[in-house]
Amino acid sequence: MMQYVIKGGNPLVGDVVIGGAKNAALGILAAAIMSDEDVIIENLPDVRDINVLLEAVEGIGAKVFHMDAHTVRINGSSINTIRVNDDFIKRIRASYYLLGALLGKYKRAEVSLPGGCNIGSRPIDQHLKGFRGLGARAEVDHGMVVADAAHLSGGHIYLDVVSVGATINIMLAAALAEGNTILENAAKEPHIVDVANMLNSMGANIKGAGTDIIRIKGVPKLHGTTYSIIPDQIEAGTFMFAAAVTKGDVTVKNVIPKHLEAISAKLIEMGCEISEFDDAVRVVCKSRLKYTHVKTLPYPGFPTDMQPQISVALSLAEGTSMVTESIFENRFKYVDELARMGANIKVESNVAVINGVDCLSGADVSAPDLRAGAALVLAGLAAEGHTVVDETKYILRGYERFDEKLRSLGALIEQAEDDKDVARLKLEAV
Ligand SMILES: CC(=O)N[C@H]1[C@@H](OP(=O)(O)OP(=O)(O)OC[C@H]2O[C@@H](n3ccc(=O)[nH]c3=O)[C@H](O)[C@@H]2O)O[C@H](CO)[C@@H](O)[C@@H]1O
Ligand SMILES: C=C(OP(=O)(O)O)C(=O)O
Repeated sequence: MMQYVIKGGNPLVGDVVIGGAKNAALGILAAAIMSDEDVIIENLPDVRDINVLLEAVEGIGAKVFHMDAHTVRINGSSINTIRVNDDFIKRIRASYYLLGALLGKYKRAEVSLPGGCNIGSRPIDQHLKGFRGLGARAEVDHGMVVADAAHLSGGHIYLDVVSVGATINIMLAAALAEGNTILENAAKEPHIVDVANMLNSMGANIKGAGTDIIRIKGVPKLHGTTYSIIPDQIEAGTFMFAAAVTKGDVTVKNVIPKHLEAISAKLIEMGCEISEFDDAVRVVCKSRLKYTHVKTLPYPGFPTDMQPQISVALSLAEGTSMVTESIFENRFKYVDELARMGANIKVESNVAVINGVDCLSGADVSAPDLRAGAALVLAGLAAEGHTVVDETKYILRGYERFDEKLRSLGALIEQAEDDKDVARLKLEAV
């Protein structure tokens, strides 16, 4: 089992370049199969979830040509089935985007229920409500989600919960429905805007993405395009917090600073200096972090996907902080692992009360999910001595060359294949 061996204590210093946004890329890949012409996608992150979705897209007959590590050409004209049911696709969340894409294009889709990180109950009722609002039948049958429509027509859909996935899925299907769709209480995340921009570049007519009312005028078909994915807000935020917990000085490059405002605001409250450039953000942190309170919220609020990373930073901050997780009920699973490193955190329902400690000490910990895994790596970088993080497969779902990028900033982190390797790396003082 792959593990990271980390020797903490080095301040991270230097520049790091951020890749394309995983959660935008997943919606964009699904959108790409809706055309029968070539779609070229640039700035695609080379991470596991993307590769699983690309394989699924190939599995239903679409042609995928890797032009380089971060560029693919997709052609959906050769799709020969609307049924997606393989073991890997079940494990990722974004498999559900194939529902909206296939339903829009072929008026029928059968996709196994999605997986993704085990961070809460994660229902898909709002996706189904949206498809029904477009005149489709949408049911769950023996672990498969089946959606079909003799005729897909525009509708007026109000989401009961602000859902990123449902917003993107409804945009995908409605792009090729007949007539106008109004989607109210839509999510406003940067990746919603990116998927809408990509669909529009294929000839769709979507207005209002980034606000809570999205208007979609259905078009008969979508054409080819070349589209470059926005930078990953969460990868960027993770490196910003890596700088903060190690008292470092890191310039995070190839970002959209506006997308990072909620993260930057918290780092400033915690005593870091932030400088914004056109497409970069510099984080300098010289003294001990200060406490703050955080509540995760849909965009433009503080992202739930950054909650574990800020909690690690607050576990080292002066004073008592409160972190409220309002999106996913099961996103504090890393707290027990962090306690092994000396953190003082008590979780009551959806609130973590964090009493900052002077230092963390290295320990063997296990990544329970993607962002919690990345957060435990940050804890290891800040801790005294060695930390071993196992279950790194979760981290690879969403971070490309995570250890390599950290090493380029001066972190002492290596991948170990097995326990013998861990022992060797510890002796070599990583
Ligand atoms: C692949 C992807 O992009 N994943 C992101 C996406 O997940 P995902 O799309 O699954 O998250 P949603 O925005 O849909 O979920 C938000 C909230 O709505 C609830 N809900 C959602 C759908 C539904 O039909 N019914 C319902 O009740 C969820 O349980 C959750 O409490 O947005 C989350 C919130 O920013 C991020 O943490 C994930 O990284
Ligand atoms: C929770 C995440 O992903 P997913 O929704 O795919 O599980 C994430 O990207 O942090």
